[in-house]
Amino acid sequence: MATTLPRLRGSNDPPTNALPALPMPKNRKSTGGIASPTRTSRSGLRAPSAASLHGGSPLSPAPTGALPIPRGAGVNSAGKSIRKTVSINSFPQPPKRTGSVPPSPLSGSVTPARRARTPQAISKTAFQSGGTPSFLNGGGEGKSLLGGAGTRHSDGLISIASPTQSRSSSAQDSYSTSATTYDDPSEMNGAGIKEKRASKGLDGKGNVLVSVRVRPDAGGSNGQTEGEWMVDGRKSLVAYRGREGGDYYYDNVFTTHDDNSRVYDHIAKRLVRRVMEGYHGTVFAYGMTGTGKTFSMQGTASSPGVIPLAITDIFSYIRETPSREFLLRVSYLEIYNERIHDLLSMPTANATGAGGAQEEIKLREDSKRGVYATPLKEEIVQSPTQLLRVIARGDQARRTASTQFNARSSRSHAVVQIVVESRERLPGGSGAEGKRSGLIPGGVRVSTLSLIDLAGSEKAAESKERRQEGSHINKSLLTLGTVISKLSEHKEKEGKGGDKDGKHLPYRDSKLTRLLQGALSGNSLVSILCTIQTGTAGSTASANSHATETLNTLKFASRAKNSIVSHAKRAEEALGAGGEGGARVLLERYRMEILELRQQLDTQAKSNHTKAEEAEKEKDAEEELAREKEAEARHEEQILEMQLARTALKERIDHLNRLILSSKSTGVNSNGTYSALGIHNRFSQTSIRTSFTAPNSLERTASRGSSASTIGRKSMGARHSSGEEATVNEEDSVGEYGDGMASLEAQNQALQADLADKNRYIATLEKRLVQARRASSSRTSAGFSTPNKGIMVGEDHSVSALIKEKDAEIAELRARLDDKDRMLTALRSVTRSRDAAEGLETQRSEARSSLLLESVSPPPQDALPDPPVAKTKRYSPVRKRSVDEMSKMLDEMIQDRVESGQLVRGVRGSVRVANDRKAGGITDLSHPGLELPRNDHPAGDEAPSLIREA
Ligand SMILES: Nc1ncnc2c1ncn2[C@@H]1O[C@H](COP(=O)(O)OP(=O)(O)OP(=O)(O)O)[C@@H](O)[C@H]1O
Repeated sequence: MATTLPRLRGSNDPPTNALPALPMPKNRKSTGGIASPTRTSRSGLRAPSAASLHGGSPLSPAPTGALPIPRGAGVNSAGKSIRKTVSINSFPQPPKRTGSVPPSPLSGSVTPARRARTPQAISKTAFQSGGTPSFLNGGGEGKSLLGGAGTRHSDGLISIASPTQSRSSSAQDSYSTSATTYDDPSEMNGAGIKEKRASKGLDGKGNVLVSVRVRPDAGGSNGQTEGEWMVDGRKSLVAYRGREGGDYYYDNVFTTHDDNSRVYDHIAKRLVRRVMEGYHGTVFAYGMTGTGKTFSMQGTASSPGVIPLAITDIFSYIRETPSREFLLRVSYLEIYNERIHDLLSMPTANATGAGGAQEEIKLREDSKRGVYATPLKEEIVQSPTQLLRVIARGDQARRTASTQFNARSSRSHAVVQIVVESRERLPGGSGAEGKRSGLIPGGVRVSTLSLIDLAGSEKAAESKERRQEGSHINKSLLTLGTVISKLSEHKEKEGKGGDKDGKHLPYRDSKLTRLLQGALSGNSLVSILCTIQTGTAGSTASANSHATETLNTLKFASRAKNSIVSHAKRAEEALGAGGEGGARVLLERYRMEILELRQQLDTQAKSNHTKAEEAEKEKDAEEELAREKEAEARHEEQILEMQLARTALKERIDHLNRLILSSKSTGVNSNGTYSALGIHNRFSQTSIRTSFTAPNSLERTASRGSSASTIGRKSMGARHSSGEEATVNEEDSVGEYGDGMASLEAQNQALQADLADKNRYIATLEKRLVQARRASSSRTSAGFSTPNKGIMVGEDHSVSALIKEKDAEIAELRARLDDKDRMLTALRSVTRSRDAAEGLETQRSEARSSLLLESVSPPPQDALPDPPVAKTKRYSPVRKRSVDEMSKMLDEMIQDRVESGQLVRGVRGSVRVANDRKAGGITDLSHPGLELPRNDHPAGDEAPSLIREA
């Protein structure tokens, strides 16, 4: 099929220019079949004979005899000239409008302005508007389309500015092409026509307009009289004085001087308005090839035709109707060789000019939509410029070729369909509120404006391709004529117009009639423009041929006028999107979509809200978790502290136990009966008592080392009573030399070890205390830094209690250290005293020895007896005395301290550091009264190191 449907359009893409060029008649590319008109043989084609021209031509399918002549119409030859019976005034009346909108010209009342307009003036106007139509000067009629908004390009094309403006009326011309203000052009049809208006409009005939336009002859005749032809625009009359001649009256007859604007105003303007109001409307141009169908429908840049002017008025109407909102979609198809092609989705032409394959478009019928082509691309348009661009694109894709009578002949029937959807806006507003709520009152009204440029009938053609095209064209036009004839027959029989179901009419015989079924059967307002050419501009044969064709066209027009009965009604408003018809209503579909989207938005907003709440909850839960973790950490800290405290207490217990053992090991002899400290009973007692100020400790020590304590006392008693045994026993525990020095040193060492232990313990406690304080402070700061979280008063209280307890413990231990220090001091003093005593004894021995060497006389009685060697280790009385002295000194010293309040004597004779002294901390150890002067210490004395450790 592609090979038989050559495409010579360069591209189907939309124009890239800023503004589209108005369609130019015959600016389409040739199909390439025939490059130039051929006037040679027509053999092989069905050439209409005289008989066929009379009644059997493609345009006059029925023989003359068989052709029913409607009542009221006539042919001049038989005194039955075809009479115009209806006028455009019968179109449905527009709704009454207030304000600036003038009364409807269809109301029948004639305004003074109209009365003042004379046929002569109109004729003059028509004449002035003919000739060379000028887009800018409007032919002096003030009918310039676009009011100068168009821009003429160097190539002669014009760009139409958007928004399109309505054409304005002028002083000379009382009719206006404005979408809202217009006079009735049909008044210009003359008084004879007016007389007939009274009888029409009731049977629906008024919904059908048939007009004839005479194309100017190439020879330049004025078109008023051309041989046997007489055209009277004022009377809407075409008269032929030749064979089968007669007077043909129509709704409108346009002379060669009438321009496109005037033609549009009279044949389509009102119809377009009705379409905007909800009626279906069809305008089609019918006529022999080259007579001006395309010129009338498309026009030129300087003289736009019906299609661009209709587009102008559509948008003007929309602009001037704020009470409704509109949606426009457009499709463009052609019927070529009985196949339908979508001109808006034509595949890109390949190099050979042949178009690519396109999905076959079929005609379907729907109760709501009627007959429609599918699948067909529809484009939604929002401006006249956009709509013109779309149509210009379709025009470029349309097939044309050169024929005998037209260098750029349309080889297909082209159908532009503009679907108008409209819906009432909310009263008193822009509809914004309604749009927001999605509740628009009323339904959507859908109407269709079909603008059809039929292919021209052609008798014969040389090329096979042209002949094939012509055959299809003629066949479809013949079918159209047949349908119209049968419509007339049917009407005659049934007494009513049309065969709405089409059962008895051959609509299906051609795609064209099938597509026009709705319009022909009365569902639509119809306006038919038949184009003729009266001038011969050639040979007599040519003139005869023309006359025949023209007569056929006139007869077709007459039959159409008398056969087609329209019962067009305003389209029902579709509510909802149910059914195919409803689903096609884009306004409704969009409204539903908007509603749906709005619901989605709401749902999203809700879900966002829920998400936010969930996030909030999650955050709360996280915070709660963090708080719990914090509390857990605190709890762990507390447990740790407790463990530390427990460990500290355990260590203390161990330490105390060790102390006890240490006392045993140092103070108890091998058989466990004597304490080394028992030797210095007083010191021992004191030391024991002062070492363990806590009664428990003392008692415990006493109980565990009962032998030591009791032995201590016992040894003291024994020393005084029996002495010897005690002395022997004492020697076991007084050191290796049995002089008591070892015992003192051992005690010293043991005490120092104890001191070291205690210092370590204190250090441990202090370390833990620091840790506990740190933890406490961090917790407190955390407690303060976290608002509304509260401070763990109970916990802090327990910690502070623990700290206090530890402080007290430390203080106590320090007090014990003090005691130990004092013990050490005392022991050292004792050591020094002993050393001093031993020095004295040595001197005495030496003196005695010298005496013995000088005289072997017995030693004097007052002299001290020499102690036996074995007894050299015994305590001498001097030593004993010195120890006693030292003990006495120590007691005195302690007594001094007690008196001065530095020490407190216990019930059982023990002493301890006064509380205020304890609180003084370790520095109190350096009290002059208790501190051992360093210079007095022998080398290796531990006292300074003890102070340092402390
Ligand atoms: N009323 C008119 N005034 C001036 N020129 C006209 C008029 N009518 C037609 N023409 C010119 O006549 C030529 C043929 O017109 P047009 O192509 O419109 O005829 P047609 O009926 O469409 O032919 P076809 O059926 O072959 O397509 C064009 O060049 C066009 O400009």
